[in-house]
Amino acid sequence: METVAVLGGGKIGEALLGGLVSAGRDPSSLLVVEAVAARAAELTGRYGFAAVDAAEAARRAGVLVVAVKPGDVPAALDEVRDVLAGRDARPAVVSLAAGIPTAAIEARLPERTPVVRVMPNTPMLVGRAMCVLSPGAAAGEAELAAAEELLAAVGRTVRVPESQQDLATALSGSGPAYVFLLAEAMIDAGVALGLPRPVATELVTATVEGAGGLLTTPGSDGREGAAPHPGLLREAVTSPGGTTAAALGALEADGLRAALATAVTAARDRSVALGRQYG
Ligand SMILES: NC(=O)C1=CN([C@@H]2O[C@H](COP(=O)(O)OP(=O)(O)OC[C@H]3O[C@@H](n4cnc5c(N)ncnc54)[C@H](OP(=O)(O)O)[C@@H]3O)[C@@H](O)[C@H]2O)C=CC1
Ligand SMILES: O=C(O)[C@@H]1CCC=N1
Repeated sequence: METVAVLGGGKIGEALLGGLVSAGRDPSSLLVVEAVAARAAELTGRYGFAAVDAAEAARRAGVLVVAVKPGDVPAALDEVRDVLAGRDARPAVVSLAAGIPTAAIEARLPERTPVVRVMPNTPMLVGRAMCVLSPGAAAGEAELAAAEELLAAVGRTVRVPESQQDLATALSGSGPAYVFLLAEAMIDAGVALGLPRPVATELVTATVEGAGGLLTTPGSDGREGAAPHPGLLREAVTSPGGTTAAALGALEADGLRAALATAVTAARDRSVALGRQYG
């Protein structure tokens, strides 16, 4: 089994490595390179893979994953470039960094290094990732398929043209945070109206899980075989003259849809700006 080496053992690095271990991957086929020694020790203790330096990761990797903050990408690539240049078979480089174009990564690596840009999300840790992939100039079907196979172990994958990556980042990359904020706000509202916090938390988390299940179960909106439509699922909850209609009216009056559209646009624009700044 080829070695997967991850540069950066932060939140998304852990989500990938921990998700792979949970999916049954042998930790001896995984490596992490982490700048913060205490964090490296925490990860190796928790999951059983080894922490190494960048040069060793570049020597041993079959797939080299870049999971540092966008501003740290240039320095992280500089640390592996010379070792990669000396290898006969170049590993695929899989970048998880928001905003950074494949061309910018390729420019800092030896010529013809296959690069795949991926926007993952943190549900990877529990095998429920959405990973959005785009190949760079030197990545062929083989490298793209290998990246897909690796990431399929921790969730779903989809290919998009690289021009759609900033928007994918705004929807599925950052998206879990929008859902968590919604859950937090619902729990707080329940507590404000008198429910004990543990009860409010259980009600809301089970509701988010159940709604997610309906959204992802074909036919759940009554249309056999079709992908569920959120609007139809929402209508099924909304009894005439009932409680849901009252709540939805209040949400529309407070501009929830517009707020989400503005939020997704802000995230997309930030991804573009990160690419311009650090790419
Ligand atoms: N968190 C998320 O949900 C998602 C994140 N991403 C992308 O993943 C990348 C990482 O994000 P995230 O995990 O949140 O960030 P974190 O800051 O949690 O993790 C990055 C880690 O890498 C360390 N680091 C920095 N430079 C190096 C280096 N040269 N070699 C090894 N380790 C290094 C950092 O140390 P230090 O703290 O000292 O800098 C930090 O511990 C970003 O590019 C982000 O855009 C993509 C999708 C989702
Ligand atoms: O907030 C960020 O920039 C990263 C990218 C997507 C999710 N987290």
